[in-house]
Formats: sequence, structure tokens, C-alpha cells
Amino acid sequence: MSRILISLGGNALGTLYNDLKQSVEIIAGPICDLVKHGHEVVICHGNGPQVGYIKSNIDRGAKEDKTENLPLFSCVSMSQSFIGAELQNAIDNKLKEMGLKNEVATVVTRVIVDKDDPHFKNPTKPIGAFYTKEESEQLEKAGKTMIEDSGRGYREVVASPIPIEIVEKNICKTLSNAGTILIAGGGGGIPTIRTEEGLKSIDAVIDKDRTSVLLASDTDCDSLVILTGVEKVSINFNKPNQKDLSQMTLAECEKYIAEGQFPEGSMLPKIEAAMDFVKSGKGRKTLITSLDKLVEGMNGKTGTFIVE
Ligand SMILES: Nc1ncnc2c1ncn2[C@@H]1O[C@H](COP(=O)(O)OP(=O)(O)O)[C@@H](O)[C@H]1O
Ligand SMILES: NC(=O)OP(=O)(O)O
Repeated sequence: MSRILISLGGNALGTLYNDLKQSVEIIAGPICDLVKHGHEVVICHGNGPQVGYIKSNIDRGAKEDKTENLPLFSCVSMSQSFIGAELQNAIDNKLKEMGLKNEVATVVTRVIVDKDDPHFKNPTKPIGAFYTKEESEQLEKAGKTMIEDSGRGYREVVASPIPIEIVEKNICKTLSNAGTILIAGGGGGIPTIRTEEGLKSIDAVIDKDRTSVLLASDTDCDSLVILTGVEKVSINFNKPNQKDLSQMTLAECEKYIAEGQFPEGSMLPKIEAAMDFVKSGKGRKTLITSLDKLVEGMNGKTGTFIVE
């Protein structure tokens, strides 16, 4: 039996509400299967598309309907409860169907960051919708920072500081030790700084793969599985000479990072998180694969394993 941290990609969960509904259904079965076979599961999910949509709807409402505007960190909190609740429904229903008595809970999670983190000055986290080049140029003129995102179109990017500490780490450990299927650190957690007046949330979107490594350590997970939009990590991604990889050692990861094989706003944080997890304990591996390949990947039949 092992305790597995499953990190679910925000883009892999789907950009639209119906995509999200379908994705949570796809993933609920294999997660409950793991539980049935005696494993314990901790889930961390992304929120890139969802937090962008929440923020732009709130911005539009504030402009057109005279409703109040809300900070980005509030939108991160909303994305945690919104995605968490969808996951809880899908997992709960599957648990009942399989005759399992485990419970599932989402913890609203704040994550400490450094207010002087240089990432605040250099936005790298893509959020919201994908735009054409022309639309992106218009949005840049309106003050947004835009990037080209892995051949999928142009997206707004926001600051993504490095997560330092999960505020609710003891609660997460207690719930996990009690056999609860835990959903925490959603959207990378609500970015929060320590000030003389106390804790204060701050506008940014933390990378959930980096937060997953902290959560895995806080809840004593022995495996990390990163589920995203591709079955395998590649070199020369999206080029005619693309090569899909079944395994990468830490040394190979370093080499490919130095070659610029992994973009900052998408695959790079996953590889760096995977490497951090592998380094955190002897014999640890990280699996990166797609949402629908969790079982095959866990059986060693597909995906990319990052190993020592
Ligand atoms: N070298 C690479 N190998 C595989 N996928 C890559 C690579 N470089 C960029 N990508 C892209 O990165 C995506 C994963 O990043 P992203 O969509 O941000 O993740 P998430 O699913 O966590 O939201 C993949 O679906 C793929 O489109
Ligand atoms: N917060 C975060 O990492 O989201 P994505 O998984 O959508 O990039």
C-alpha cells in the first residue's frame, strides 16, 4: 500500500465547464480503484483556465453591471471550491457505486510565498482562454502580459511565485491519516504572505505541480503522479522530429532543461517538481502522463517516469 499524490492539470481538466464535468468523471473511477486496492490518495489540481475565466467574468460584471471587482487571489479561492466540489461529487458517487466507505474533502488552502520573490516582476503562469496573435496584441495594448503557449495559442500570464509552506499542512496530514481522500492546494494554493499584521493574500497564481511536492512531503506521500494533457513528455515537442520519452533520469532532465526543451509556463515546472520529488527520498519516482492513462501509467505501461 502506498500514499499517492495525484496532481491534476488545470488545462487537462478542461477549459469549459462541460469539459471539467467530463474530466472529473474520467478520473474518479481510477482514483477509487486505487483506494479499493488499499492505496491512499491526495489530490492537488490546477486552475489556469478556470481562474482566468472567473476573473474575466468578475471584471466584466464590475464594468457592465456595476458589481464589485475582486482580486485575483479571491478568484483562486473560488477556483479551489468550484473544482474541489466537482471532484468531490464525482469521487463520492464512484465510492458509493464501489461500496467503499471512504470520505472525500477539499481543504481551502493558503500557501506562503515570499513578497520579494522575483517571479512577481516576471509573469510566467498562463491563465484563462487561448487567443489568436491579433487578439493577443490588442490585449497587450490594454495592459495584459501575453505569451505563446506551447503551440496552442496566446494567453495572459500572471506572476507565479515559488510556494514555500502550506498553511493548512497539519490539517491536511490529519485528514489524510484518517483515510480521507484529500483535495488540497488547489490552483497551487491561495498565495499568501506573512506581514507584521498577520497573513495577507496576494495576487498571483502558484504552480500546482510545485505545491504538489510540498503537499506530498507534508502528507508523507511515497509516489507523485502528474496528470496533464499529454501521455508522455517529449523532446522536440510539436516538431517533425518529436521523440516521446518513457523514462528520464535526473541527469537527462538537467540536460533537456539546459537545451530549452520544456517551456516555462507549461512543462518546465512539472519537470522541476518531478525532479524535486525524486530527490526527496530514496527510490522515489514521478510519473507524468495524461488524465485517462492513470491506471496504465501506474502499471508501468505508459507515461514518462522521472527516476534518479
Ligand atoms: N516537451 C514537452 N513534452 C510534452 N508536452 C509539452 C512539452 N512542452 C510543452 N508541452 C505542453 O505542455 C502541456 C502541459 O502543460 P499545461 O497545459 O500547462 O499543464 P496542465 O495540464 O497542468 O494545465 C502539454 O499538454 C503540452 O501541450
Ligand atoms: N495553478 C496551476 O498550476 O494551474 P494549471 O495546472 O492549470 O497550470
